Amino acid sequence: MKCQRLTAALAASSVSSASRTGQTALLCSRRLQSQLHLQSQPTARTTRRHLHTQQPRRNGGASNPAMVFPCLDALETRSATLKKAKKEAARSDASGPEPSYTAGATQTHHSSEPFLLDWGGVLPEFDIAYESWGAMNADKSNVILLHTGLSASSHAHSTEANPQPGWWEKFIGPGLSLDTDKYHVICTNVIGGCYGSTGPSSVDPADGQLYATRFPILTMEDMVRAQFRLLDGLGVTRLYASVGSSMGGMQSLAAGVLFPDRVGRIVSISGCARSHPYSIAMRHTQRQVLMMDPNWNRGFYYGSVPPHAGMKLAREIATVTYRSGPEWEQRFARRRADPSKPPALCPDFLIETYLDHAGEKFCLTYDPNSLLYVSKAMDLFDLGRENQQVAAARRAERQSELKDGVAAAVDAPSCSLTLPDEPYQEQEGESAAAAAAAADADAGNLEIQRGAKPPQDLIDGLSPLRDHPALVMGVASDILFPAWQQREVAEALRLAGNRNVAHYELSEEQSMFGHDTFLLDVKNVGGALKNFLQ
Ligand SMILES: N[C@@H](CCO)C(=O)O
Repeated sequence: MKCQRLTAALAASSVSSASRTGQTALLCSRRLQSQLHLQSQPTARTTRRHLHTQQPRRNGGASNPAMVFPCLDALETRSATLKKAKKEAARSDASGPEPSYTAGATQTHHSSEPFLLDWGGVLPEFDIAYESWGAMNADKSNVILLHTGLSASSHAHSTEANPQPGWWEKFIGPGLSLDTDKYHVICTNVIGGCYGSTGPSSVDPADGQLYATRFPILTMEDMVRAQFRLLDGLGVTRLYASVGSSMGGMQSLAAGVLFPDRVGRIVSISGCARSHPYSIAMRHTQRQVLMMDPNWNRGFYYGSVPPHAGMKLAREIATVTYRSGPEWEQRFARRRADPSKPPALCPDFLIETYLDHAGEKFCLTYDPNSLLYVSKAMDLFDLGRENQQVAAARRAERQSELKDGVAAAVDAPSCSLTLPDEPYQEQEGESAAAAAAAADADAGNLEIQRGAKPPQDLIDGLSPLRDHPALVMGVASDILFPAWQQREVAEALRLAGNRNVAHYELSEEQSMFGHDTFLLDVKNVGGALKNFLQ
């Protein structure tokens, strides 16, 4: 089941219509809740429960009435609605596969050669979904590969087949940053994703069942190798440029490191060369929240109610990391949705209704297992030389194990991590040590701010890019991929011998949109990109 199938389930409920209206978060949230209550037809049991939860409980001698929780009621109603929609779908097509919904029309490259992944897993075959804009020239030398952020599909720009605006609609086109008068721009959905490329919601050809969490662990490098299989299929031997933001900024660097002879230029916007602990921590919390949703069912939720509540909360956490405090100060300040009402434990402040809305929009449009795999791949990202060498050795070993054929893949190493016998213990003096370490780290970050040397391991790891013109951009208000990470990339490239590195950092005055600036700032981000590519 693809993520679009979740959307179809949603379409059967009233949620999607509410989410698609583009109204304010508050209106959407309220309309959503009222629609859910008015239009859904819960069973007698859920009706009873709702009557019970909707009314303040006036339990005899209590001093005050119990709170009501319309936000939780809405989640319960959605579960009931989805369950009902699934049952109806099952009745109408009890034996056939679920219909294939897509984010729109995409092209698909099918690779029938087995695909070995960095951590030992194998895909016996895979699809990669892609879209493209602008004409490819005769010698195929004008191709730009555009890499996506975590949750985007290949639909970066509208196409004839899918006129919906894409996620970089204003950056791609004749005369724009990615100038389609000059370049042929290709964007793919990553493997592990859910917009047409093979991922956990795809069928494992070995047994005809959906992969779910039998899908192997992925890396950024795996995603990039899959993209180059597509380029092979298209006969593109060398890219004019590899361009990406956020996770795409990671991939853009990885493409150059893995295939230095096949990439002309590198653009990495709000990306990094290795994930740092804060970003790993933020993605960890999203995964944990999602996995704690009982509907996640260890990944085997396809065909039943998806873990929409966990997804919603995960997206709310993610949204906190994508934007910035200054933006919200200006946009929402301390305003409440309805100051005439008493405070509520459900969304109440405008910022809460905004997060609620962000969660609503996402929770049934993206496959939860894809979120787990793709975000884990981001955590694992490290272009340091040591990590590259260890990965290469592991691949070589696995390759030789697999010489006997793909069937051996079932013996692929699987995770045997156990929790430590003892819970994490704080050591005596740890606070002092931590403070000292933090001071050292701060000093290290300050050094990077001052242009001092990044770790030698990273300089060595990026050395395959020493001859590639590179554009590295960061945003001061980004808390997820902070600006010091792009400084680190730019400096490591220079120290690796690259004399053609352009580094820009947008100040808080230039952009307060945090990490998501790359999606919004056509003038600064798009302008620098256009200049660089000319
Ligand atoms: N908002 C972006 C940021 C991460 O790239 C996304 O969800 O993909």
